[in-house]
Amino acid sequence: MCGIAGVWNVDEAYNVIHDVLLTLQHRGQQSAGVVVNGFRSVKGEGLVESVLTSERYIPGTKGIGHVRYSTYGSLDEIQPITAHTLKGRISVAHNGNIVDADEKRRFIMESGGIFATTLDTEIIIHYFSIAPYENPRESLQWALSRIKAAYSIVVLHDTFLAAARDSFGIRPLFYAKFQDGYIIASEDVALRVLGCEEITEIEPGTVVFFTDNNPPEIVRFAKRDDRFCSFEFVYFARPDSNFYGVNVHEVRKALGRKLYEEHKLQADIVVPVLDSGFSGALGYSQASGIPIEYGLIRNHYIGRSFIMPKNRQDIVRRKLAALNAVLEGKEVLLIDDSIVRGTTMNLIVEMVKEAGAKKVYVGIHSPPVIGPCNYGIDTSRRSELIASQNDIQKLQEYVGANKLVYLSIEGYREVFENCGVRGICMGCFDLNYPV
Ligand SMILES: O=P(O)(O)OC[C@H]1O[C@H](OP(=O)(O)OP(=O)(O)O)[C@H](O)[C@@H]1O
Ligand SMILES: NC(=O)CC[C@H](N)C(=O)O
Ligand code: SF4
Ligand SMILES: [Mg+2]
Repeated sequence: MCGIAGVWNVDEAYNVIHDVLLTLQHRGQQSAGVVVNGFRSVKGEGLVESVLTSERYIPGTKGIGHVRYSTYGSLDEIQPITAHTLKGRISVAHNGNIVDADEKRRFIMESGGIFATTLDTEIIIHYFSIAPYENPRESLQWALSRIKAAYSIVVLHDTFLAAARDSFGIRPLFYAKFQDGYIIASEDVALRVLGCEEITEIEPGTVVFFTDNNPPEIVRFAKRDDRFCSFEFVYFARPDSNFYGVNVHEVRKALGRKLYEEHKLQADIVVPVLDSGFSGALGYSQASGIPIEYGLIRNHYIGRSFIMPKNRQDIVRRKLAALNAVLEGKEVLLIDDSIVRGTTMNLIVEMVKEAGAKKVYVGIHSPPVIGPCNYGIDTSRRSELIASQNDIQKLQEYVGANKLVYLSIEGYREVFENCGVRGICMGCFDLNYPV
């Protein structure tokens, strides 16, 4: 997913970008980077707090930043990436994944172009550079209209800051006024944390230019065809974020309620698989009347396991611990948002059984993930998705539960419609992809 940030005409840009990226840390834990005016940068592997320290402060009022969860290219490369072109210096931070990146890189190299990184993101810079215009803004618009998906980006140029979303709006992006300037962020929560009030969701297929002495200028470069990633609502985004004006926590609760409507399991307690399983578990508990309990404790010093590039099992083991006093002798219903690779759930079921639970049921408030994602999630191979290889009986045996239930595709779609979210992608569930 990755988190991106931009600031224009704001005091201590470095510190503001730091704060935005800290709120977006859940979108990428591998590396963090900032570029401020003059194109000076601070980058490093690891979390925001360890990379963007106050000792490394660089002055400036304009800049962009990135937290990375890699989907293309090597793990140790860090965004934003910067290049010199005939049209000026340009730096890009990207959330998403360019679906035809292999072909586009080959096309550029065959025409004599060279790449400084292995990232798909660099293609955007090349297209900017080869665009048949001298004007940098027109060149950017041309580049964006030629790259279909998937991207939400912030671009720092000598003369402007730009923020754009592909025509499907697969990944999110927002901006708001701050001091005498503007801030851009992947999720609106990052803007609200800083006290911004009027927040604008950037429309799919548009680019917003921020320049000195002008209000933001919105330019459409492609027809809008909304296919927002529904998995942002299920797992990626923070519960206090909103997309299309709809709150993530409320959608997760509605998914939990719908799961109860479809599968009325009997249990003594509902236990959320923290963190992202919490809201759905609350929805299930409220609909069923089964009390929600704190049966798994989460270590707050360990991040998300799914977006780690390796050692996921070790991370899950260290991250969650069973609370024996709550679980012993109980029939426990575990609720989680999703099962993707299947790293988490069998370990949790084992833990809960060892803690003395009489029976363990598992409810997942999204449908089985059967298809890869090429839009910014690192699940490009179908073989790594446990539900694409096994039927529900086998999955139940694999996770070791007395019963495993998922939300149906129809139920899932209905919840989004009822919540007022239309034009979603659910390709990894129903194999109906936007591109
Ligand atoms: O089937 P898997 O491949 O294990 O992936 C699914 C699990 O990973 C995610 O949790 P994660 O620990 O990443 O983050 P969270 O703390 O936000 O729940 C998600 O919420 C599931 O629990
Ligand atoms: N998850 C993402 O948004 C990744 C962005 C970009 N494709 C990268 O690998 O750096
Ligand atoms: S395929 Fe799944 S994860 Fe990828 S954009 Fe669509 S809904 Fe989101
Ligand atoms: Mg989880």
